[in-house]
Amino acid sequence: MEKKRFSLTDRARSFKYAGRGIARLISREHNAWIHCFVAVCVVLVGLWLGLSTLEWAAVVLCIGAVLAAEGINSAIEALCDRVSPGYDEAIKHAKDLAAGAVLILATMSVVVGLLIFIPKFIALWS
Ligand SMILES: Nc1ncnc2c1ncn2[C@@H]1O[C@H](COP(=O)(O)OP(=O)(O)OP(=O)(O)O)[C@@H](O)[C@H]1O
Repeated sequence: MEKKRFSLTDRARSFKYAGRGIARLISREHNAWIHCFVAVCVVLVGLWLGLSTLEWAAVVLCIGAVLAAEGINSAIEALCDRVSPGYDEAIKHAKDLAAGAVLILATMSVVVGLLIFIPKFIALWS
């Protein structure tokens, strides 16, 4: 394969494509809407409760990780649907694995959220 020369224009174009992917994820994917809604709620509650820098880092990482996983899941789904529109056992496994990966990250994010927010709520109401 021929090695391409480094080009700032090509890199800028890659950013443009990636931005288009993020815009598509947020505008078209229903699961991403749910993730965004939850993310906005968590950020608002975090602002209200006054999270520390480390707590914000964990929250931001969780939000980004779940949304990124949702993007990869959507990409896999779209590819699967194009490659094999009919029933296919391998497609079923691929889609289930991708969805499972999102669920793992979302569950871990909920656990991180509970670890951060529960002590703050307890302190608030005690
Ligand atoms: N072509 C297929 N062959 C076999 N099983 C499939 C196929 N398409 C979907 N499935 C099964 O149905 C499940 C749901 O697939 P689908 O593409 O509807 O994903 P979804 O997560 O419901 O998508 P959406 O993001 O559109 O809500 C998959 O996890 C898989 O088990």
